Amino acid sequence: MSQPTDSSARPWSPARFREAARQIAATGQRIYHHGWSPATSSNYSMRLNDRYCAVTVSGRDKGQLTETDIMVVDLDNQPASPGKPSAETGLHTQLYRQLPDAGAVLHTHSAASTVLTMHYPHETVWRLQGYELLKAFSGVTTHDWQLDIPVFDNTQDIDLLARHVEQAMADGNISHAYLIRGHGVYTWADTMEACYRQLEALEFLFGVEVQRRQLRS
Ligand SMILES: CSCCC(=O)C(=O)COP(=O)(O)O
Ligand SMILES: [Zn+2]
Repeated sequence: MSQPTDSSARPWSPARFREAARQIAATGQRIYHHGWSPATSSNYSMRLNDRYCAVTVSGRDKGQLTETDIMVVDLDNQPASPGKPSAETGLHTQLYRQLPDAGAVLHTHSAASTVLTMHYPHETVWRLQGYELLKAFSGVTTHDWQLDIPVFDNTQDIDLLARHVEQAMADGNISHAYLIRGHGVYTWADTMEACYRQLEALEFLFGVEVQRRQLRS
């Protein structure tokens, strides 16, 4: 489909974009104030329809995030509104292409996810098991469950990383979230509310894992 020249005939709903931008900016403020998005790090997005999503503009201070810091890209990573999209847009669009039910994606750079993935360089899967808080994840109804979170090595080649994630997902090795070593976490859900709940649970449980390892040593 070619890009329309008439701004009143965009291939996404302007009302849906405005609501997505509102939710992304508000959620970004919450995330920043937890300390999970230092120094302009992190990016956030919401699906607009089967071909477009709203995503944060690259390099913005996430503590000052407003609706003007959100733009539209198509699911092949091409900008569809003014601005330079997040450098990691390809990791968001990979999820929207592969998971038709994904409606929101959040990526953060917390201390806990960085410590876990750097301090244990040989761990390629992080297992969260037995926690009541696992019920914060979509579809989980009991603490008696395990969430295996793959850890991918970091790279500046986002297309390559997206292909690795795609393959792991096709092999059935990823649900709800993945980590990137020395970098951060990605999580997704059908709504921004569910996605934020998962992120908060992940960040809490990563912190718990760090503390438990300290107690053991
Ligand atoms: C200063 S953080 C390095 C880039 C990064 O990992 C990130 O999450 C933010 O990149 P963006 O282009 O989305 O601002
Ligand atoms: Zn990042």
